[in-house]
Amino acid sequence: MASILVEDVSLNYPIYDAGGRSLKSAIIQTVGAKMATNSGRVEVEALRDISLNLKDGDRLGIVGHNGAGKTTLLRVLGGAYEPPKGRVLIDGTVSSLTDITMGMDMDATGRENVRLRCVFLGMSYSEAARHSDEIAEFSELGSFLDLPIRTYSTGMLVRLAFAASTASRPQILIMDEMIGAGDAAFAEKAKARVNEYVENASILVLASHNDGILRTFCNQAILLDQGRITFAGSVDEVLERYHAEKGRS
Ligand SMILES: Nc1ncnc2c1ncn2[C@@H]1O[C@H](COP(=O)(O)OP(=O)(O)OP(=O)(O)O)[C@@H](O)[C@H]1O
Repeated sequence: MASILVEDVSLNYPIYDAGGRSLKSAIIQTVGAKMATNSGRVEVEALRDISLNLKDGDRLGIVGHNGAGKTTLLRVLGGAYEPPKGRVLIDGTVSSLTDITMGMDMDATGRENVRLRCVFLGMSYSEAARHSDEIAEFSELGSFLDLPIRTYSTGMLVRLAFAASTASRPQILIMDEMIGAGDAAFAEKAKARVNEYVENASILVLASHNDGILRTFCNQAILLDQGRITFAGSVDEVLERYHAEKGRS
């Protein structure tokens, strides 16, 4: 049984060089979040009083305009950010498909990075070794796998990171928009792998600007605005509210 419990989570980003009034007002005008000051330091309020309770079978879509806090919430759920306020209790293995190239070692080879990534995703060394052949084959990088990844093009790096990041079978899957991984043929293959990956997960949390993707994969949704959950309901209800509000702004 997998579960996610989020209670009253708030998270601010400090802006260390926002001393000047002009920068402060520029930020206020451009970000989709509220600003705060803490001991004289400017902060962006990325998440405010977020609570969620997800169980097996829940497939949550996160909807919101640019800067609403979607990626920040995914990073909190994926464990990349520890929220300074509130708590997050996660039961089950988690895999995050956001920031898939994060933590890769540019001087290590493709093969070495595959093993590193597998261990980073929670596999033991023997499991990582078992998966690495399949990942290498899926990436179609051939002899490049034995070269340091600093020699790769961006597309090659994404292929490798995608193949490695989707090799495990997590109970909880945290994702943003589908990853555009390489050329058309590889993108088709990647799409099929993502579908299988999503189907196997007990809980999915997916942030997307794409209505079709949200309708296909999710069975409930929340609307984020300036870091707060302003509405929760079925995917159709949340999308209707989101588009109505967008039309008014
Ligand atoms: N490292 C950072 N430092 C300061 N502010 C940040 C940082 N990362 C994000 N923010 C701010 O936090 C707020 C939430 O950002 P976040 O990336 O979570 O939004 P989002 O909903 O994912 O946006 P998008 O749809 O554009 O990807 C925004 O106002 C953004 O400007």
